[in-house]
Amino acid sequence: MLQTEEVLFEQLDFKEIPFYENIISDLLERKYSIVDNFFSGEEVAIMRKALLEKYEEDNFKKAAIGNKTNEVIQKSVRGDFILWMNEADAGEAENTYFGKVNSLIDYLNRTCFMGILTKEFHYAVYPEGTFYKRHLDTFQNDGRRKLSMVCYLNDENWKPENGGELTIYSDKEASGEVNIYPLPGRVVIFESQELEHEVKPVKVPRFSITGWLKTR
Ligand SMILES: O=C(O)CCC(=O)C(=O)O
Ligand SMILES: [Fe+2]
Repeated sequence: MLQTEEVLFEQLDFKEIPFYENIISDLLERKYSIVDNFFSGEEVAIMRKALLEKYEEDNFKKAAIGNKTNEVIQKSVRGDFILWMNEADAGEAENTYFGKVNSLIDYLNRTCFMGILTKEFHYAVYPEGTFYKRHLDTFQNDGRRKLSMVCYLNDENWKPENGGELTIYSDKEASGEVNIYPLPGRVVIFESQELEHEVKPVKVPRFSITGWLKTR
């Protein structure tokens, strides 16, 4: 590194974090990144417990397609139940979640000038037999969605027979698609405007947090 660059980086108080750098290079290379152990087993347990409590209290509603003012419930497209998260009214689970998500956003904004200004996240439950057909997340009529982020909160022993893969369609893959199992602590990040994807039918309930990092 040139001496002047060193000085510049020092001035910016910049410290390269390899964990985040991997995510960025994945996104640049193939528009998605699969990050195992983004959350620890303990953190997943805290978040899953909160999700299940809220689900049992009946706070979730049937997920719709279209944007918030133009919602249509269409079971033939998606069968999950969701609950929007509120960072202003955060408990331990939300603090755990947003703590890590916010530092990733800071890093992206500082190093890639990505201009992430807002975010929105919801808990999601896919009961047995449900799925989400192939779609693009901007199909929700929200062009500000830049990156989609899904975090899985399932048990350790999620088996392939359970189904529920996230399939991302990409012509960069030899087979045209990549199938990703919803393993606990795993986070998948992808370009909302670019990659079509679907959730294959689940044989047992599937738990996650899904959200979007948004510009403007
Ligand atoms: O749960 C997943 O793996 C993806 C969910 C999804 O595509 C969505 O909510 O838009
Ligand atoms: Fe999606």
